[in-house]
Amino acid sequence: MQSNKKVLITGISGMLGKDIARIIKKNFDYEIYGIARDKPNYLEGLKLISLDLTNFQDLETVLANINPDLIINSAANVNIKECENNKKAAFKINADVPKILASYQPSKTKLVHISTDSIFDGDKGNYDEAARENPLNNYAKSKLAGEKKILQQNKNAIIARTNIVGFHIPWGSSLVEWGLDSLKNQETIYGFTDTYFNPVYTKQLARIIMKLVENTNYKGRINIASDQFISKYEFLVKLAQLFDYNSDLIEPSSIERLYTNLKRPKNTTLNIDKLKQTLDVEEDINLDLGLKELRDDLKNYRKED
Ligand SMILES: NC(=O)C1=CN([C@@H]2O[C@H](COP(=O)(O)OP(=O)(O)OC[C@H]3O[C@@H](n4cnc5c(N)ncnc54)[C@H](OP(=O)(O)O)[C@@H]3O)[C@@H](O)[C@H]2O)C=CC1
Ligand SMILES: Cc1cn([C@H]2C[C@H](O)[C@@H](COP(=O)(O)OP(=O)(O)O[C@H]3O[C@@H](C)C(=O)[C@@H](O)[C@H]3O)O2)c(=O)[nH]c1=O
Repeated sequence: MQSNKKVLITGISGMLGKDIARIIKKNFDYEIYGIARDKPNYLEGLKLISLDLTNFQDLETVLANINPDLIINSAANVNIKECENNKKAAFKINADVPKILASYQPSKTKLVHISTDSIFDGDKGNYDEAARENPLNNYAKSKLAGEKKILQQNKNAIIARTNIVGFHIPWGSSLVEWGLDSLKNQETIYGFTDTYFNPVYTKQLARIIMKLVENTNYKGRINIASDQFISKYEFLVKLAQLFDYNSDLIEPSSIERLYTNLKRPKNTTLNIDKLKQTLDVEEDINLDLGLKELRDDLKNYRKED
């Protein structure tokens, strides 16, 4: 049977976009449209649009043609070095594209924009939705600009601030992918003991976003992260234990050992009280459950490979 509602997911080929599509296909009744420049083929029934989002006119045409009930903007340039080297390009995809998406607003259309914990300087941590932002690098500056442009255009949009862990299809180079590859190859790696976050597995985030959209009228910024504030060193040790790799390969280290010209925030932990007050999300904010799900998904993916 044809679904009545349509969702348009940007960044459909990305680490998060693929899981948003999978969760919606599994649990919700939407026709799923996805935009990316590459054409991923991991999900049957997906309607793919090959488009560079920074071609604004084409994007506006696509929006008008599809007329989605829900837009989830998961596209971004997350490469911190690239964003430093080409500020203009970073702002185009991370700030101007969100503005175009936000200006498409028939009354039925909901918009969810994915943002990041990187918009904070990381001096204090435990940031709530009202905390003062102070982005340290161009990636973070462009993401904060994206948030602002969205809210200027569309007061009903949801801005999901998060820090995700997951993997790509095909395999990529996220923190988890880098960590697992290094450990598998028995390489010694530095684990940052002075950098803190509370990451959430991409599928957990996807489920929380859909609960917010389907069960609430939430508007504005919301932190969506897990219940554990941990250092990146502790996270890598957890990963090694979960996958039975030798955690002695992870050498405790300060982030300055790798990044001498420090432009990365140290403690970007997000306060999730508001999320807990808004929804029942106990399982989806549980990092250990999320990592077990990630491990199982990875096993299945490798079987399929
Ligand atoms: N990864 C992380 O650690 C974190 C990510 N986030 C946020 O989560 C969101 C998803 O990130 P993640 O899934 O990791 O990112 P990925 O790099 O895995 O995916 C990014 C997606 O954006 C698409 N994209 C980029 N530029 C363009 C463009 N010009 N036109 C069309 N599509 C484009 C890519 O498609 P293609 O290249 O195929 O065109 C890809 O599908 C982002 O908003 C990011 O800021 C927040 C916190 C942490
Ligand atoms: C965490 C860590 C990373 N590294 C190296 C390898 C790793 O791929 C690289 C970058 O690490 P991270 O991915 O943690 O750092 P970073 O790129 O700063 O991660 C950020 O990404 C962007 C997209 C976001 O939005 C943020 O939320 C944030 O998670 O640094 C280490 O050598 N040791 C470590 O303990």
